Amino acid sequence: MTNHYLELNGVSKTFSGFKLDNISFSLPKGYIMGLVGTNGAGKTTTIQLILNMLKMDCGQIQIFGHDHVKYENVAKQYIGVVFDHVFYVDSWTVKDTERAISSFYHNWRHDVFNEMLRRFDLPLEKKVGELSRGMQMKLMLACAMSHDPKLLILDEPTSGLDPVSRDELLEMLQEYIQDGERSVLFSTHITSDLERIADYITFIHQGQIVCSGKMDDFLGRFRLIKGRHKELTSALQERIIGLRITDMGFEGLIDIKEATKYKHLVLDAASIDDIMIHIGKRK
Ligand SMILES: Nc1ncnc2c1ncn2[C@@H]1O[C@H](COP(=O)(O)OP(=O)(O)OP(=O)(O)O)[C@@H](O)[C@H]1O
Repeated sequence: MTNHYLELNGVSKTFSGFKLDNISFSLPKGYIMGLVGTNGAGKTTTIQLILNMLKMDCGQIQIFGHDHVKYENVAKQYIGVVFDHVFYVDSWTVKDTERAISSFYHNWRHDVFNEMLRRFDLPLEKKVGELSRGMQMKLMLACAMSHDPKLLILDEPTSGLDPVSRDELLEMLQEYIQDGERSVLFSTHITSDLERIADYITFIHQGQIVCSGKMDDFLGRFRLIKGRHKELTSALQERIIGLRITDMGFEGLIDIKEATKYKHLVLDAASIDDIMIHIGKRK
């Protein structure tokens, strides 16, 4: 099998008022990639295109080295998916849900499912409609991980989870990729989760890729620069991304290559949020 579990090349999709434009990135096996971007950036659309729930206008998507449409039925056996909303039948119990979902997979692991229920404290006899939102997310995660998938695609899986369950999930994901044979694509707005577990990051802004690559390279690419009003020269102003001027002074993002010229100013490490906020202000 290929070393890249997921590869997108020049993928585009147009809706009225929105274009996902020329998206390319790849996810190597054995790693976790975070997919970030503000509301409406195109993350869910990208995931739906990967899963062939939407048809792209142009481009190529390969899953496990094969065309994602031609290989769809085989690929589904090796992919676990979680969306930010539950699509199971409300009147089913957790047990019924397992029975129904497991019938689609050759590789279903009842022991893994039970272990997930135990870790997440989910009762077997409770109906889906009676579960809280967080508990429904946990049930989806248990179903997504119980057929031994090679690739997990998670669209905001931590939305609705309390901090303890989020922590548990992050730990599970780290355990899941430990043997180097599995990968995770994980869209979220909780970027601190990604700083903790993601090796790669893809940042989409207004339908376009801002950058995609190793997390350390992404975080190392910029610095947060701060200073007093009189220190903001016009040359510096031109170099700052997402300049914010307050009563106290100014703040913005600067490319690491430019930052060395401004060592006399405050240069701090930028978080994923800092980068997203300032690039978002650039428009
Ligand atoms: N089926 C559709 N028909 C028309 N427009 C759509 C459709 N699906 C998504 N869009 C539009 O595409 C854009 C991107 O939406 P998408 O759900 O991919 O964003 P997102 O990054 O996942 O956002 P969020 O963080 O809010 O979940 C939005 O403007 C949305 O209204």
